[in-house]
Amino acid sequence: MNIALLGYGKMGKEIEKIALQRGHIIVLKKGSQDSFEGLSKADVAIDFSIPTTAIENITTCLQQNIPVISGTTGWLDQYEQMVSLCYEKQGAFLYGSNFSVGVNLFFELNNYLAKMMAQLSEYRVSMEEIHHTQKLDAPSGTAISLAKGIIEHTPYTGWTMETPLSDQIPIEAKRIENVPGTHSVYYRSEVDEIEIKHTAFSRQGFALGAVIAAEWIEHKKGVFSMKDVLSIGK
Ligand SMILES: NC(=O)C1=CN([C@@H]2O[C@H](COP(=O)(O)OP(=O)(O)OC[C@H]3O[C@@H](n4cnc5c(N)ncnc54)[C@H](OP(=O)(O)O)[C@@H]3O)[C@@H](O)[C@H]2O)C=CC1
Ligand SMILES: O=C(O)C1=N[C@H](C(=O)O)C[C@H](O)C1
Repeated sequence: MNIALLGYGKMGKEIEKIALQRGHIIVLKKGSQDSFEGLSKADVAIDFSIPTTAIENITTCLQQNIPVISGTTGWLDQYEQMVSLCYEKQGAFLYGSNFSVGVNLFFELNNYLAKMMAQLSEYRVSMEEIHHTQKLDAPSGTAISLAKGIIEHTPYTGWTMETPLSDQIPIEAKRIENVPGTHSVYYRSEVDEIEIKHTAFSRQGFALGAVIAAEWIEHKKGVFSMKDVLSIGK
């Protein structure tokens, strides 16, 4: 399969390694100074760039009828626009805040726990995410996905990084050198605390998941998520 890498930073380079190991060909490695030359040869494009660029990358792919997966975080206020464009162009588009198999299992665990905690008003939820110091967005896309899972299944109505109202989930974002990504969800009462936690040891899991998603989407049409790729929770 011919793959275009839109974004050739920490993730782009990790994805390249795994894609080559799995027998794929990289036809474009696009950084901020590069054009889209080569994109037309791609069977699939993988966007891991920066929040302000993801929209341009996804739009260009959909307009050229190239299936596109995006792992870039921090641009989700425009997600619905990309979904509409995908349907209009009858293309293929998949966004994932986190492509690792472990985190996608963790999303399901988070939903299951939230359902159990929904009626237990003596417990208050909070979240923490820790990432490397180069990360541009906060909270992480994964933390936002976890918060959405909790909101869907409990009386909480939103999340905040400030002092929370009673129906808001507080999220603390810490930035520590070289941390690939750690997410914790806590339910605390007067007498005890339940904690679930996912720790990435490297970027390898994110990159492998992205290549698996690219292989999966190649001949499909529609808007998808990692749940479709991994058939988790279905
Ligand atoms: N969903 C997931 O599983 C994961 C998501 N992420 C997300 O992926 C994104 C990238 O992360 P990471 O690789 O660590 O970041 P990096 O900062 O290492 O890389 C970002 C890359 O984007 C490039 N870029 C900037 N502008 C453009 C442009 N106009 N067109 C194409 N590329 C451009 C930069 O190019 P240049 O070098 O020229 O400046 C750079 O190579 C982030 O949003 C991060 O949150 C990260 C890990 C996992
Ligand atoms: O920027 C990162 O590095 C990561 N970003 C994603 C996010 O925002 O959730 C996924 C992962 O945690 C690493």
